[in-house]
Amino acid sequence: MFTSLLENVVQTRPLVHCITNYVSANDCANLLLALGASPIMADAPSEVEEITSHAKALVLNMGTLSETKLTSMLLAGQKANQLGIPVILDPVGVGASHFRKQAAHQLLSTIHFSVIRGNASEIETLLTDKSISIGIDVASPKTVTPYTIQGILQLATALSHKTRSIIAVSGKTDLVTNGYMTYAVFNGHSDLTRITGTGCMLTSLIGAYCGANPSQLLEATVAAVGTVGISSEFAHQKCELLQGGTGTFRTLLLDAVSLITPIQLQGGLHYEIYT
Ligand SMILES: Nc1ncnc2c1ncn2[C@@H]1O[C@H](COP(=O)(O)OP(=O)(O)O)[C@@H](O)[C@H]1O
Ligand SMILES: Cc1ncsc1CCOP(=O)(O)O
Ligand SMILES: [Mg+2]
Repeated sequence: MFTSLLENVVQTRPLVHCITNYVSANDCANLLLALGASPIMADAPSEVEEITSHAKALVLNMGTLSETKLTSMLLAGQKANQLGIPVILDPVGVGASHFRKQAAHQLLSTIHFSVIRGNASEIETLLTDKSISIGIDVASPKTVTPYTIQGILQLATALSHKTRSIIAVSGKTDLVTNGYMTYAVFNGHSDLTRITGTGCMLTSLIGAYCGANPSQLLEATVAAVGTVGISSEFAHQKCELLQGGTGTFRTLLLDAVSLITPIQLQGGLHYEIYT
């Protein structure tokens, strides 16, 4: 099943419209190209509706949010909903400020998201409105009680029911749920946490997979999670051989996504299903 999801990306080369942050925008665009999708980053209010109307998926990333970008997200998101194009939210650092929390409320009450992808602290903030992490990373286990898989599953399921969205919670184990059925994906390497933007890159790839597979959004999201996880394992192995550091790993991750085959994705995915 996962083979065809990647084949569909390569065959249809979906245009993915990203309204995103200036930190990881270039990495996201390159990773989308590496997978076989076609990225366009555009955030001017005057053009976003037109660009969304040509796209197969819309990714809204709150990483460097501004009032203008929020206006653009609302315009583009409503256009995508009218046209039935999947919209994916990455609530980067949502607990870091009142502005981000209010913006997330406005986005969630105006737009229906097919998928919301965040780390456990971001997902908890969306559900409870509490500032769990004040940065862009998951809260440190030194400051909060460490998350358990059961705890994360409860948060994700509740948010899924509240928003009618698929929720993808990234971490050592990634959980992807539609509120009733959950995939736990065990792939990945901790090197992913040592470079910035890997969460954003994952969210962009969810856009590509959902754009190419709009009738299989749950499995498309799992395929994106698996692609990043498996690619990071390949990249880590090569990086060790080269005695490389984090800069090398960043490049090798891009290489691995550009080289992963549908068979490697299917064969390398390590997951369980909970119902
Ligand atoms: N401890 C970890 N071990 C292995 N992979 C991880 C770990 N933490 C996060 N990842 C992976 O890193 C990527 C980014 O996830 P995450 O760090 O949670 O997002 P964000 O950067 O938005 O906080 C995901 O593919 C996730 O599976
Ligand atoms: C460092 C930083 N600051 C604002 S957005 C951003 C990148 C966040 O990327 P990710 O959530 O994927 O680590
Ligand atoms: Mg993030």
